[in-house]
Amino acid sequence: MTDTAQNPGFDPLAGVDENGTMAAKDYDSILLASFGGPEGQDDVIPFLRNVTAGRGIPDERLEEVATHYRANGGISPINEQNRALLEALRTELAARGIDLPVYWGNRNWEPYIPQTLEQIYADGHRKMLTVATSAYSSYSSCRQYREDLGMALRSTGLEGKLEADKIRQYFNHPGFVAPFAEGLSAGLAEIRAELAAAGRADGRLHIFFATHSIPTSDAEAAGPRPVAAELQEKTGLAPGEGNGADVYSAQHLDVAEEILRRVPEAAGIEWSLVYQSRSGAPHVPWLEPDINDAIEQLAAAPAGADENQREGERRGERATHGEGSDAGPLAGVLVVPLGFVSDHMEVMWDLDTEAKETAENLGLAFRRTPTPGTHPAFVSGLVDIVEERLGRREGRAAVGCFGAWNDVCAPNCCVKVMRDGTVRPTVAAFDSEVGVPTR
Ligand SMILES: CC1=C(CCC(=O)O)c2cc3nc(cc4[nH]c(cc5[nH]c(cc1n2)c(C)c5CCC(=O)O)c(CCC(=O)O)c4C)C(CCC(=O)O)=C3C
Ligand SMILES: [Fe+2]
Repeated sequence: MTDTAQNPGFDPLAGVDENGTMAAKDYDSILLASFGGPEGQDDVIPFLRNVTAGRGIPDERLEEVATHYRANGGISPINEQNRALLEALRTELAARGIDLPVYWGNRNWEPYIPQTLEQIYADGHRKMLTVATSAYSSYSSCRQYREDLGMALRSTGLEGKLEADKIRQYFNHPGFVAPFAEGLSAGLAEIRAELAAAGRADGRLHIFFATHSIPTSDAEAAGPRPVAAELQEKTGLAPGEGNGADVYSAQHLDVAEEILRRVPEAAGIEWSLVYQSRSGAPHVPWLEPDINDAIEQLAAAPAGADENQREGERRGERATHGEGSDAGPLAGVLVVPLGFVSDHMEVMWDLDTEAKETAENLGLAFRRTPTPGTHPAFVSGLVDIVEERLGRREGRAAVGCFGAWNDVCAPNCCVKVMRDGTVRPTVAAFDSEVGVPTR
């Protein structure tokens, strides 16, 4: 299983059960791991090069994305949001009498994860637990953070010296879901008031649950394979069509359904899961539909007769759900950004700028509901998970159909083979510390 020869200091999998639940440990430090973003105009291009190194993202896409940052002074909102989250976590930990320092490190911009690990070690810490600002299972949202840690341990020489674990994916933790439910409830009241003021009180609404698109190959590799197989059996579908047959999409559908259960006012309103921020080359398939295409399609189609709807029926209501579509032409859209932890650039630009424009050009009312950010329920939920891992809390809270996700990933979970045919070293997996070709 694990090559402990490379990890002479400890066995990283000690106390892990077959479900990937890790026994409690006396962690001495916490790392808030995030994406990172530019802090000024001069940072924009170097940041984008960091993000896309070796990924085959076309130059035109990079130039396009650079304009989003340029329009905001070259500054990504994500860093301020992470500073706020860092403070909120420290405050909540202190309030619970947990005396653990919280550090911050990013994948793509300063402070970089390797330099933060060096600091953690220099400060005398040896058992670190990572909280990443990413809730779901996929290469970008789970495994890549584990690789960031695996590679940082290698490059800093801290492999076998600093124990680095990571909390489970928390998409279905009540603390992540609650702020979205609250936001949907408020957004619904607002958009209904807006429509009423415009004399369209009975106007038809559609709720778009929006997340980051990923290559369909990443979606197919996401999460433990047995779960994916089960889902395919349940839906009778091939994965990678944005239809819930891949683990990434299925997790989002599960969260969407849980949010709706918590917002009775939304009963009967049609809804769908849509994707945004596609960035690969055109010939590489990514999860669809894109939110802008979905808005245009719904606005153009006569109620109840659009492609999406018929597909939805064929697929057992996987594509479009709800009963509201008989109520005449579409009047407004609500966007719940359930794929994201904070209102960073992908939310500010792709939703608040682009999707809003798409909707308004079609005469539709538009509301985007908040991300968790530093909502007290979210911060408290993250600290609850930290307490689980410290052995200070009974049970592993989870809502929806999956149960609490694993602390330690299955072999090849969310695997990505690099262009040179290797997979990168990771932490927090049954096949951690492996940096050799697999295919
Ligand atoms: C699943 C997912 C999340 C959600 C989970 C999570 O939050 O982790 C996410 C978040 C984010 N994505 C972000 C920014 C970017 N993502 C890019 C590119 C890509 N994202 C991908 C996936 C995801 N990305 C993928 C498969 C690519 C292709 C290249 C690659 O495989 O890496 C690019 C390159 C240019 C472009 O093509 O857009 C940029 C600039 C920011 C920062 C925003 C800010 O600065 O405020 C955040 C939080
Ligand atoms: Fe994973």
